[in-house]
Amino acid sequence: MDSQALLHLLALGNLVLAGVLWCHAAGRRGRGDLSAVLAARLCQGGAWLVPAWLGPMNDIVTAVFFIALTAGIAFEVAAFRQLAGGRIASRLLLQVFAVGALVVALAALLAGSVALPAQPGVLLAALFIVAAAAALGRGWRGASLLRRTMAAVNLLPLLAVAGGVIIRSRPVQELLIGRLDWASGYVDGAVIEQWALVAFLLVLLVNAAGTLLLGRDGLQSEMERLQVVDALTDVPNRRGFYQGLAPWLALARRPGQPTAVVILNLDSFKRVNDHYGHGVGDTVLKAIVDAVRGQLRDSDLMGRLGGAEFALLLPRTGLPEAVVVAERIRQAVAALPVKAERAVINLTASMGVTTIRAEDSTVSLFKRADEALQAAKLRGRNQVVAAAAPVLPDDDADLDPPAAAPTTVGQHR
Ligand SMILES: Nc1nc2c(ncn2[C@@H]2O[C@H](COP(=O)(O)OP(=O)(O)OP(=O)(O)O)[C@@H](O)[C@H]2O)c(=O)[nH]1
Repeated sequence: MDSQALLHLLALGNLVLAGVLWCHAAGRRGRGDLSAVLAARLCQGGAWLVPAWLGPMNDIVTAVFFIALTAGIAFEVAAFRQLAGGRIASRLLLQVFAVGALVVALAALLAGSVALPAQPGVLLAALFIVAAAAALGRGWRGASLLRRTMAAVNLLPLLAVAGGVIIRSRPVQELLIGRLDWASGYVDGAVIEQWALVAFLLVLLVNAAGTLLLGRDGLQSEMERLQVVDALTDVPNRRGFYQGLAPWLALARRPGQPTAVVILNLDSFKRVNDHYGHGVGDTVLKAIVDAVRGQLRDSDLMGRLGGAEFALLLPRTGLPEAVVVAERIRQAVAALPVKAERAVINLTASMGVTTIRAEDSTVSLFKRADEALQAAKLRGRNQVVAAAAPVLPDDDADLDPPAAAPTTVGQHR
């Protein structure tokens, strides 16, 4: 296949893919996810059309080709970073692209030969190809085989172009003449150029299929994550918290260090929603979760049971220590001014504290913690209440006398 046919294929392939993506995105709400890929295909398709239609290029056309091609690869970098779970860093990409495009355009204006705009053009495109491969290879060890393969394939055009430059260099040509005549059919400059176009075609195919597969993988892992994580506050949801709690319930059947559980409920949270709207309510919830997490150890677990109710798991913590932690959290929440659009909101929290007992199920554990929480609410809110100690057999009664009712530990109005 000659170069002209390859150029047409590249242009057509990119534009057809852009059309398919556009049809897929039209009328869907999640179009934002596809817009970078769509822009990448459009720019690259447009870029390949230039040499395909115009044939031998002059300086200005060479510059337009490289700028459009690099813009396409830059959009691809953004799409790959998104797929690999990174931030898009669009400002940096834009700055590098703008400076590079300016240099290419200036070179085109000053050019006495096509080579002048082509040199910075190749460099700019090469820089973005490396950035695309790096975006795909992000977190190499943890990256899937598909992402690693895509990263390697994306470097192929660069290798082909670099190979062409090396082979056309005088020392290599001198070395080849007379010695490796059999290889001249393969290492001729025009042939290398064709290989570079074939490499771009390969990249187009691999990226088109790979992007769709990676997008599907990303969606699937996000759905799996949302089964156990609360989307608003990013802490485990009820299901996720129960999963984290399960091994500690099992461990409680063996003698050893105790594990505490705290249920925290924000006081009169409904009023925040009613006065300021759900958006502000959400902001308050997130700020309070951050504040509470700041008071916990790395080994502790916080989960959202629903609405304004949260649970804390404090491994290797007895009741008195858990009450101290809860009291510290109560004070931190009460002292936290949450800045919303129209107001600074101060909230308080009530908490019920207990430890896991050998005979506990999830139901009995939460029932006890919830009773302590309700006692805190009844006693005026903004309080920490510890659940009553277990009733011990008569022999042990004098060692640890049971409390008749939940014990108020902190009371602050
Ligand atoms: N903004 C926001 N509000 C929520 C969300 N989930 C539940 N809510 C609201 O949170 C409020 C929870 O109120 P409750 O815990 O029942 O009662 P409260 O007003 O906090 O009063 P007490 O618990 O008795 O102190 C309700 O108004 C829910 O509509 C959410 O994700 N975001």
